[in-house]
Amino acid sequence: MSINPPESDGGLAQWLAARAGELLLAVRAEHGYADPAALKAAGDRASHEFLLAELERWRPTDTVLSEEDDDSRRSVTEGGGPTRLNADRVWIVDPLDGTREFSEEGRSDWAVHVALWHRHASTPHRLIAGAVGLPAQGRVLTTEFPLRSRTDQAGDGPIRLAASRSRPPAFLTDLAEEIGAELVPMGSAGAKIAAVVTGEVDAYIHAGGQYEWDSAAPVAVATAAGFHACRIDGTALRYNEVDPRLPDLLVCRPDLAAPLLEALSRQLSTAAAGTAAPQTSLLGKESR
Ligand SMILES: Nc1ncnc2c1ncn2[C@@H]1O[C@H](COP(=O)(O)O)[C@@H](OP(=O)(O)O)[C@H]1O
Ligand SMILES: [Mg+2]
Repeated sequence: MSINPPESDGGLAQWLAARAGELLLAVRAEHGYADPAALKAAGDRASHEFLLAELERWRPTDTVLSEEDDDSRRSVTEGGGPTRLNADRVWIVDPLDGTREFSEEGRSDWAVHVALWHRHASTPHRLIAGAVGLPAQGRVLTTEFPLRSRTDQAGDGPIRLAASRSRPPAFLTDLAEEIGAELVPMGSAGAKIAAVVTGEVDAYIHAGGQYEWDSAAPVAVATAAGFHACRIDGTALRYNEVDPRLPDLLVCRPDLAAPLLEALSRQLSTAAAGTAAPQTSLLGKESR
């Protein structure tokens, strides 16, 4: 890996995600897995400090919104983030997505997210560049070289639906049953969206809580590759908003967007009527 990053924003995102990934692999090797809390804290800190220092060095006039910033979870009304709301260019980064999986030996479903939001971009999400590093899988997905979405990625079997291992939406089991889909529990929003892009699964549905940094970079990569990404009610995903909470999303092959949104609409009506099943963890139900 070269000492200096490429000049383009997409190239910088890719370089940052790859370099932060190398750091995280080194942290894992150095700390081992005996103390998961210490390993998570060391990984979060190392990656965050690296990304902040390098963005300051290579893009000194840009603004950064990072999961690890103290005031990042607060909306402006609560006193957080006025700088980013007046900025034209905001890097939205999650230094370590899938922190839980990072601390579990042998797991590769954790990621580094680096995205660039631009006020004058023409898309509703306004993400103009991004990269998702999957260090333990030895790959970085990027908007620089998008993998193209192909409807022939559809297999003969049931739809494969990636879901959070620990906090899947309560309605997902019923939805999967309704459309005959198979749930694939996996950690990290970035790893799940990357699995959609590479065709390992057909879709990812999440609801119940998440922040902008959990999905900005993977959504940039997925939409650059022609995949569909939206809120679970079908509305657009928007970033660098006053409130950084972005609690739900659907990412899928374009041909699955309409049927999945219809199934979601039915499930959300059932949930609103108060007859839905309670949320249960999928931990221990996975095959990987
Ligand atoms: N209900 C919820 N509220 C807040 N954040 C959530 C959430 N469910 C998932 N997330 C966040 O979304 C990311 C992916 O979650 P999951 O692995 O369960 O799919 C994780 O990010 P971090 O690992 O960066 O904290 C997790 O914290
Ligand atoms: Mg995250």
